[in-house]
Amino acid sequence: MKKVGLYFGTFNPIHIGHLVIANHMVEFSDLDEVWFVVTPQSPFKTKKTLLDNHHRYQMVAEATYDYDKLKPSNIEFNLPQPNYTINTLVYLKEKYPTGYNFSLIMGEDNLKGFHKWKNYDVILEDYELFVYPRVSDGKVEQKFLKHAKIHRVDAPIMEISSTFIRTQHKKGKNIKPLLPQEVWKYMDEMNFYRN
Ligand SMILES: Nc1ncnc2c1ncn2[C@@H]1O[C@H](COP(=O)(O)OP(=O)(O)OP(=O)(O)O)[C@@H](O)[C@H]1O
Ligand SMILES: O=C(O)c1ccc[n+]([C@@H]2O[C@H](COP(=O)([O-])O)[C@@H](O)[C@H]2O)c1
Repeated sequence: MKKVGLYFGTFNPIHIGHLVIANHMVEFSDLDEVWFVVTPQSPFKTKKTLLDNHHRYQMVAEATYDYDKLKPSNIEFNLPQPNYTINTLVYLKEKYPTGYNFSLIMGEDNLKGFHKWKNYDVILEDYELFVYPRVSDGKVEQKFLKHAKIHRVDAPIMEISSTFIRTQHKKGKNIKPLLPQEVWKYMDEMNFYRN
């Protein structure tokens, strides 16, 4: 049975914060692989400044190329939008009926809003959640604090966001160290996020 941690995100673009977390999860938990699930449209986000799915996927593929245990996933590309995670999990169960055990990876920031996710209680019945620390406002709901399915993993805190990268790049700042080298090259050659 292969244990796969699903790391959902828009990855617009993927940055070293994402990569550090995913690598930490796969090295310091019993997960065999982490899949970066590139989300076409997150339910709580607007589509403004969002690159095409295939470009975001390509950057994830470039970033994870050298890491055997980290994989890009385009599983949500043909699912209805906005992409509710429960629908993707149901679809994954149909596509991989045996041999795989899926769990979710999320930052503490997302756990704080988890009670607003579609069918979050159903998700918690069937899946484990691996939660890493992330600085953010708000509080984790009491019911999630000592939940048997929610596991805290002490991953490093790296306060970088894709929004910061996009805005600063547009202003002409050098954000190169915040991106895996191949991602920077791709983004620069394609002239992304310039205007
Ligand atoms: N620096 C970081 N450290 C840890 N987790 C992160 C970091 N940046 C983003 N994440 C988390 O990774 C997941 C996917 O990231 P996503 O691309 O959606 O977020 P983001 O980088 O915050 O993007 P944006 O700034 O465009 O909203 C989300 O759950 C998000 O909370
Ligand atoms: O299923 C939901 O209701 C739901 C609500 C908010 C976010 N998500 C998922 O969580 C991922 C991270 O969300 P975000 O908005 O922080 O980029 C995103 O890729 C979605 O797949 C899912």
